[in-house]
Amino acid sequence: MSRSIDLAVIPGDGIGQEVVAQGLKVLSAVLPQDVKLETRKYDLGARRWHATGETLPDAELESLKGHDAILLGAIGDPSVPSGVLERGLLLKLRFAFDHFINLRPSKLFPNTASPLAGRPDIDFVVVREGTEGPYVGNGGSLRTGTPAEVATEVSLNTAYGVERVVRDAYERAQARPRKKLTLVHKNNVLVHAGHLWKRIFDAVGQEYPEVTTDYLHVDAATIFFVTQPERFDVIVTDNLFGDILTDLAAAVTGGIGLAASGNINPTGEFPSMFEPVHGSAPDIAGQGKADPTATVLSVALLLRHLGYAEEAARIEEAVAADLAERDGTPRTTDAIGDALAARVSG
Ligand SMILES: NC(=O)C1=CN([C@@H]2O[C@H](COP(=O)(O)OP(=O)(O)OC[C@H]3O[C@@H](n4cnc5c(N)ncnc54)[C@H](O)[C@@H]3O)[C@@H](O)[C@H]2O)C=CC1
Ligand SMILES: CC(C)CC(=O)C(=O)O
Ligand SMILES: [Mg+2]
Repeated sequence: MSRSIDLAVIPGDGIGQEVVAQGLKVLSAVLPQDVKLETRKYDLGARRWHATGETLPDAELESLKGHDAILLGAIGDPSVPSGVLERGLLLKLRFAFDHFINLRPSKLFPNTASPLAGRPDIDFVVVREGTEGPYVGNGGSLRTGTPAEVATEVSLNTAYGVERVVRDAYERAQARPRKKLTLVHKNNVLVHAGHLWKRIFDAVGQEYPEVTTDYLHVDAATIFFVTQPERFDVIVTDNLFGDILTDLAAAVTGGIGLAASGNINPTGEFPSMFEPVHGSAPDIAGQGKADPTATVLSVALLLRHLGYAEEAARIEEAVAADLAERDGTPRTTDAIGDALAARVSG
């Protein structure tokens, strides 16, 4: 039986364009001959906004729905007012396609420039809620631009939304050897949202007696990300805390250029979207300096999501082997992509 992948590609802005090219290179190299890969590129991001004023028109949103998955580079550019593309394109996609699981694995690969190099194996996954929290746009400002301005950004937390992400995190913890799940929030201060999360976390936990649980306030969690990251297995947390913690996780496990993510709609109703954790990095864009490894590892998550576990593992092995040989000599984005493509095909 012939197989096929119908992939939407949104390179986006800045280094997004550069790293997605490498992700596609490795994807083409790893797929067996009998898998037909079809890609359609969507011109969305700063260039499009400047040309037409559009961020994500309905027709394109509708068309994106029809693909098996989406590969995204990064969104955001200094030439566009902050938030226009991040909210109007990136978050619009995550919300419209109900990407309530924002999956961000963190692993300390050997030989990476980590402040934790030489420590026991660090291998944890952050399950970040992706459709609620303070990112929903539930706010506004009064007397904008005056000394009397008042601004709000109210975090939205529904029992439905919290339960589904917590349940997913328990399932993931149950399936891993250590079977440990940590809830991270700030329920000593955010007593409304925080207690909702804790109550649901405890109630759902009754159904998973094999999973060991603990709770950390987010400020304390940042300490342990640096001093004792091996204590973590699966972490579940809200949209904002998860965003911040996963940049920190990337920094302590080898760098932001290695951190992959998946915006997952587990029901399959909508396509899931895979992207590096990092942004468009305007400070290095166009210079061939961006590390495409995060995007390549996001392609591995994409393949595993679509049922290509063997190919996903080949990519992860290729990345581990490539990292093991790095000696600090700078390599271009293209050179890293070429090396990974060669490893997965040979
Ligand atoms: N998912 C997305 O599309 C995201 C978009 N953004 C947007 O990206 C823009 C820039 O945001 P920043 O806060 O600067 O975060 P950023 O992640 O783009 O960059 C932070 C730092 O990490 C470095 N970096 C990032 N990716 C790298 C890579 N692959 N290889 C080597 N170095 C890398 C950058 O050079 C920079 O010094 C903003 O418009 C922001 O809103 C930020 C985060 C995620
Ligand atoms: C730009 C934000 C909306 C996204 C972000 O920083 C992230 O998902 O890590
Ligand atoms: Mg982020």
